[in-house]
Amino acid sequence: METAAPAAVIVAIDGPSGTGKSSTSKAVAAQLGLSYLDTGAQYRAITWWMVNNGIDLTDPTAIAAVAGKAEILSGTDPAAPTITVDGTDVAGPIRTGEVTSKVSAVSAVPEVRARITELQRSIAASAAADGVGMVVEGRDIGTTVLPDADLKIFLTASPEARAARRSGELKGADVKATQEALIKRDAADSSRKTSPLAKAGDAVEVDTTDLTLQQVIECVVTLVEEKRTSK
Ligand SMILES: Nc1ncnc2c1ncn2[C@@H]1O[C@H](COP(=O)(O)OP(=O)(O)OP(=O)(O)O)[C@@H](O)[C@H]1O
Ligand SMILES: Nc1ccn([C@H]2C[C@H](O)[C@@H](COP(=O)(O)O)O2)c(=O)n1
Repeated sequence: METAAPAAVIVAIDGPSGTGKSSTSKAVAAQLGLSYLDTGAQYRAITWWMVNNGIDLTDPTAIAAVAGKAEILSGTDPAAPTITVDGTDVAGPIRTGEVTSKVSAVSAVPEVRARITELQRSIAASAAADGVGMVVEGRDIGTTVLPDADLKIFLTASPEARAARRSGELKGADVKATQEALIKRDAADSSRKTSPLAKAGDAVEVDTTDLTLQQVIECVVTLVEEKRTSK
């Protein structure tokens, strides 16, 4: 007798910066054979394009006017996620301090969000239609982009833990300055009018402050497997 393939499952993982969304999402997707979408990388990519094209990022009208210009493509293999803008690999350039400090201003503009949200929904719909399923991580996935996701997870961690993780990653960066920058970005992302960073009412909250990355991954894998079994 043939065993039925597991049903496609769509998982939304949201939370503030440095809570472990990317690391957890990639590992869970790889372990369970799902695709993976980093929606922050898409907002970073459009911000990179705007910086490169000299757009005035203090002017929301100027940002809105060019929101549809760049072609952004996301590769969704969790072992080797990719991001290109008009055919150029921007995986490195989108992680610079300049893009990080400007991405909240760009991603707050409703025309940018409408355009990127449409792109995200179509990528997730393809993964579901192919029977593969996907882990989608960001800030507004459970609330706005995919409100019907099978499972929603909201990761949190203390600002101290998040800053220590980021400083470790940035090799020797000042922890206090890193924490201030992170709090500032979260405040901007949480207070914008259009689909702010927020926990969906039906999301499972996981506080990762005192958990190792491996423990968080195991926790999320268990939640996804339970959801798959009950589908
Ligand atoms: N539970 C954990 N314990 C220790 N370190 C962790 C944990 N989770 C993630 N990290 C580390 O913290 C850093 C930030 O993690 P990650 O990039 O996954 O966070 P994020 O929520 O996606 O951040 P951002 O939204 O800013 O992209 C990485 O170096 C990662 O290895
Ligand atoms: N769904 C999303 C994902 C990301 N953003 C914005 C806000 C973040 O500060 C920025 C970069 O995200 P990161 O790469 O740090 O995860 O992109 C958003 O508004 N909505």
